[in-house]
Amino acid sequence: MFSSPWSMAKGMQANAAAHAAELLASADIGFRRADAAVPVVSYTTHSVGRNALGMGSACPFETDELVVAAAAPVFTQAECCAVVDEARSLIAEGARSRFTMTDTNRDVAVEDMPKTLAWLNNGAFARLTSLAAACYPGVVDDATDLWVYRALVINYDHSAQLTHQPIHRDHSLISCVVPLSERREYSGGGTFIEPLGRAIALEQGCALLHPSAVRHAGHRITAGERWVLVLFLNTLAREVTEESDHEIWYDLGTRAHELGVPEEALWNYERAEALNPRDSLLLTNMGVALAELGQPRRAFVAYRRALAIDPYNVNARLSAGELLLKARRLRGLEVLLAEAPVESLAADVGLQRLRAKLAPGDPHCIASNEMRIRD
Ligand SMILES: O=C(O)CCC(=O)C(=O)O
Ligand SMILES: [Fe+2]
Repeated sequence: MFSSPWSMAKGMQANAAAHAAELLASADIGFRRADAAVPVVSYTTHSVGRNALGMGSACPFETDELVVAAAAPVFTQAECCAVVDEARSLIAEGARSRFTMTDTNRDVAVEDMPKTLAWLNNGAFARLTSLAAACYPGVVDDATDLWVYRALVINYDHSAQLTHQPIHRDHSLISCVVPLSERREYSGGGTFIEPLGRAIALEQGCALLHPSAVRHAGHRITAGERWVLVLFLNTLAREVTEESDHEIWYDLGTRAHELGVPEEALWNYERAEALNPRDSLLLTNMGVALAELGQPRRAFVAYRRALAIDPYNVNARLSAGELLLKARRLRGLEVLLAEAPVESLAADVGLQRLRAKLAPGDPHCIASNEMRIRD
């Protein structure tokens, strides 16, 4: 049955909303995107055919060389052991992720592993995202675009009959599996890739990347213990180019703002910002909402960011100036006004009024409450 265009549009909006919320949730639970790309290790690829993904015309992958195996370790032995040590002690204390529902292995969420999380955020993640950007150029524009939807450390333990993971697809764009155990610590194992009809078992620290939509499994181990780090990755690129998704949140934000509900406005603005952090007007509105919510410092930062993107943004300059005036930071106000492009200062009475307050002996040092919302 075909859906009507109306319900299709609604569905797309709901998707965009869910996607933006997941991106925020990723940052909330502690994952950071890579700061910059780093050099990548050599790798080999395996062809699986895009039709195996079941993504139809929405498939963003442009070649069939979609399963990628690093030919050298991305993580050192010491790094792998440190991750296993942290996971092992947490699992011994009873920690379990709430993410997978299978009882054929044990796992712990990386967000519950402070040392591993910090290690990933401080450069280890960039090694994986740089590899992904090199392997999937049509999908990942830049190593800094990838974000972690979820990450787990998984333990397969033959003596406890925790030997495998059934065939499945993951709920992300690209999945990344890094064996943390040495190859000699277990028999069998590896990641079974259904369209290849076989499992790929890499050496310790070597990453295996594949589209999350490829059907795959944690292949059965027949002896020993196998630990892996699994990351489910999505990319920003789609959101940033989908200007309409950003506009949806922006419009919902301004509507709430005009109705006098700044908390809700800010909630929506933050979602718009997650999709496009370089919208000067949006940042100004965020500043206004923050100021209304009694957070002048954060408001000031938002105005400053808005001005860094667009120095001609008069509302941002005026609102920032009013905050400075209220806090009696007249030197700061002077700098702010001195930085204004001459034309914008000449054309705006509000800015001129602010400048007049800097005049020596001016008794009026009380800011106006006027803050402008752009619709
Ligand atoms: O153990 C593996 O190699 C695969 C793990 C996996 O597919 C998953 O955790 O989603
Ligand atoms: Fe998986």
